[in-house]
Amino acid sequence: MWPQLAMLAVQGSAVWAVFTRYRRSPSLIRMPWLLLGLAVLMQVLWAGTNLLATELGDKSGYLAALATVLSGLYVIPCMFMVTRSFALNEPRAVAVLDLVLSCMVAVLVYQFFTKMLSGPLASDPSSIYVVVYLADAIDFSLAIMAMLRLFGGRSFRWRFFYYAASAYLLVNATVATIYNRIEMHGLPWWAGSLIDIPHALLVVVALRQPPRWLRAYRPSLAVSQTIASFAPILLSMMVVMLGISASRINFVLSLLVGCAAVLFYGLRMAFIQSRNMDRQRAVDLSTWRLEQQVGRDPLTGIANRTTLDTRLREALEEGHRTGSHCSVLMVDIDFFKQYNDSLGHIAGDACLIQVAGALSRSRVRVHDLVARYGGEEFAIVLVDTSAEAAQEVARRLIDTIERLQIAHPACPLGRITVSVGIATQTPQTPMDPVAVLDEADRALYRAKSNGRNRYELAMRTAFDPPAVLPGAG
Ligand SMILES: Nc1nc2c(ncn2[C@@H]2O[C@H](COP(=O)(O)OP(=O)(O)OP(=O)(O)O)[C@@H](O)[C@H]2O)c(=O)[nH]1
Repeated sequence: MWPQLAMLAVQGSAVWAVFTRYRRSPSLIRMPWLLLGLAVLMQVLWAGTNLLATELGDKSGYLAALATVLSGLYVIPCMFMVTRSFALNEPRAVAVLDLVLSCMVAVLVYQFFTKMLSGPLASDPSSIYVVVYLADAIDFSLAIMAMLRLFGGRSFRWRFFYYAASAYLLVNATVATIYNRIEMHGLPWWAGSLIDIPHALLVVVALRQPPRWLRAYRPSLAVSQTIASFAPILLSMMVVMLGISASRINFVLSLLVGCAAVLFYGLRMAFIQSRNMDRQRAVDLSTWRLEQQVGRDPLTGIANRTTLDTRLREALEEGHRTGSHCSVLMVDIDFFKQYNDSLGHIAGDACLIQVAGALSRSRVRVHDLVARYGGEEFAIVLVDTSAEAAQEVARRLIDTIERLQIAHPACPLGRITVSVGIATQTPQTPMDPVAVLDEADRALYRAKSNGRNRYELAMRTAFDPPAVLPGAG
């Protein structure tokens, strides 16, 4: 009895060491330590139940059954901690599916062990070998998965956890393999102390400073993300593997769990994909909003100089490619300095907003662009528009602004008016944006000199042969 009590004490220390590490860890990494603690606790309870069964003489077989249940329960936290991706943004449903799959592993292990070790199959001498091999396969699979996670740990704390878990699981698997082989031929007196080794090791690993190589080792982001995304499939694989192993015992159950494993994995991916799509949509929307803000003038809300430069270049290139005209109107509020001086800058801002709104509303087509060029000056890009059509637009704009009836005490007309300069790129005279704006600006200057509240064509545009209008000739 004393060796068993000593074993329980060592196992109890391992539980204590793991929970100590759990308390010291930041909240993000606590979950896996808790799972490891629960797994070791199951081992303690399993060993304690076995001890009780030996001491009390378990005639009813309840304690033996409880020990088998506990060995099955041990698998749940183990599977959970080595196969979860522990991603922060993972949907809750995914954690539920993983838990259900881990429970399925435990149920299958329990079913398999009880069926093989009791009832008609128990009399078959090969049954014990099958059980032992399956137990070894499960133990080593857990250890290998933990090692895989160790090499994909995204931060030092995660690597440290998987380092402790893989050390424990690997030594546990090795010890269990040796122990089970010895047990088949009768246990020598020292065999019990083998079981202490993984737990004693866990106490040391969990409480001591981690080795230096663990700090030095840093996997790339791609490696750690790939391993974290890959790990969950191992859970489904384990269920399928156990299902195949149990197919001789219960074919229908094996088939069902195999299908469930594949289905659950598919569902899991669907949940994650849907969450990612939601996030992508949100990112796209905020990018679009940001782009809108960057390209907008904060006072008037219409396009700013940046947008104008881009769109004007595109419109001129498009016009050159398709052999169509492209016109630019430069619109400037008359005597705006006097307006500001007499009514103040706040009234000036309100006037700019009103004029910008009126220009935007009266633009010809959706492809056209109204932008604030700077100060009280606006630029309008009219795609596929000849000089004649641009003059018509200019006439209409001047009329529209006049009809706004914005009172201007320091202006001869008594209300706000605008002057317009027009420049046009024809198919015969391709121009760059700077040249078009410069020509439109010169034309605007002439409109101002010739009395304001009017438009003028750029010299080059005026002397170009008139474009053939539809229906003309
Ligand atoms: N309120 C306000 N005023 C502005 C803004 N941007 C430029 N201005 C003013 O617009 C005025 C432009 O004056 P000028 O360039 O002399 O032109 P103008 O008085 O309109 O004279 P003409 O163009 O020759 O008819 C200046 O007084 C600027 O301070 C703005 O965002 N808000």
